Amino acid sequence: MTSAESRARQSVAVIGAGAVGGVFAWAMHKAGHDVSLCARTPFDELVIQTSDGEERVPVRVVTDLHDVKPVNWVLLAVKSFDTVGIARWLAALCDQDTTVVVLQNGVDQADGVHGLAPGTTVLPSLVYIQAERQAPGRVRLGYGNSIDVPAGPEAERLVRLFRGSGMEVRPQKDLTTAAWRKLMLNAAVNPLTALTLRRMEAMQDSMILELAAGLMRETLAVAVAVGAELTEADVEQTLAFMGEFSEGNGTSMLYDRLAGNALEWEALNGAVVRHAETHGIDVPLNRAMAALLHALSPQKTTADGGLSSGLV
Ligand SMILES: NC(=O)C1=CN([C@@H]2O[C@H](COP(=O)(O)OP(=O)(O)OC[C@H]3O[C@@H](n4cnc5c(N)ncnc54)[C@H](OP(=O)(O)O)[C@@H]3O)[C@@H](O)[C@H]2O)C=CC1
Ligand SMILES: CC(C)(CO)C(=O)C(=O)O
Repeated sequence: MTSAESRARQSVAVIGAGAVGGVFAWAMHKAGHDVSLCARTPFDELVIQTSDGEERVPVRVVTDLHDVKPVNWVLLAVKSFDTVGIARWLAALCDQDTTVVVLQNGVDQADGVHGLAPGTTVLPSLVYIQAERQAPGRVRLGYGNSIDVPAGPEAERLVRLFRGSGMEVRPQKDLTTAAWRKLMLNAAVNPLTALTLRRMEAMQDSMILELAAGLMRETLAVAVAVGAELTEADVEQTLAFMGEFSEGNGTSMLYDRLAGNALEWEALNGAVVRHAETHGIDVPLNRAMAALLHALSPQKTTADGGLSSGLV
């Protein structure tokens, strides 16, 4: 980033006006940028609810591709199964100077985006917030205010972009380890809340907690095989971190199940199974989660037209 860029108000488009998109559009507005929130379902005004109350956020809500032009930054905040569906937004918003930050769970989140935004820089990220879209344009932020991104010049630009936003950007020298650490959490709490239709209080049930620990240990074995530097201590830390969630907080997958939406299992337990198969590791608990979530999920196809990697 040049010194001129660090002073300038940047143009930022957030694709996906859901929980994460709403919170990040709010953050970008607080940082003083020119924000367009690209939505599928129209609404008049973005409203963010936190423990401090409600804030009306005067960002531009756009539903028509013809109302946008290339921007400095795209923050991509749709569910992973909807990524292919935003190709036309990316074509309208990106040129060779655009950086796309992928705000999605999983370990392969940037992979599908390179082909949709050729010539742009694509940065994966790990989002540490808990947020719920309560209605179109209306988001409740439970907790959290940080994202991890791979260390490097783009991360430094992003740190500057987020100055004043209330959100901390944490450059990671080893994003593989950071991503698998977060996947240990998501491969456990997302399916277990979605399947039990319970919020985080479900984790106080000792049998559910045991299942969560089992899912995490399987994920750890695969993580180590792919080169992540994680150990049993990380499982213990993740279990302890889970204990800090307040009872009212859910997960993005629980909210999708409650809304009758597709479930993001392929990017979570599906990713554990796919990578486990590559390394010849048995992950029966993750396979079971993937099969159950697949069976519950309204049919969604992947980018290549398939439904799964032979899980069912
Ligand atoms: N919620 C959370 O606390 C966290 C979520 N994550 C991850 O962040 C990512 C986003 O999740 P989250 O924000 O919860 O998801 P949401 O379902 O709340 O939001 C996704 C949004 O994308 C919109 N969308 C889908 N397709 C399009 C399209 N073609 N054009 C425009 N908008 C579109 C949806 O529109 P519509 O309103 O029409 O459905 C919806 O508003 C996921 O990968 C999730 O795992 C990570 C950390 C925390
Ligand atoms: C579990 C949680 C809230 C952690 O940030 C998450 O990633 C999700 O809901 O998908």
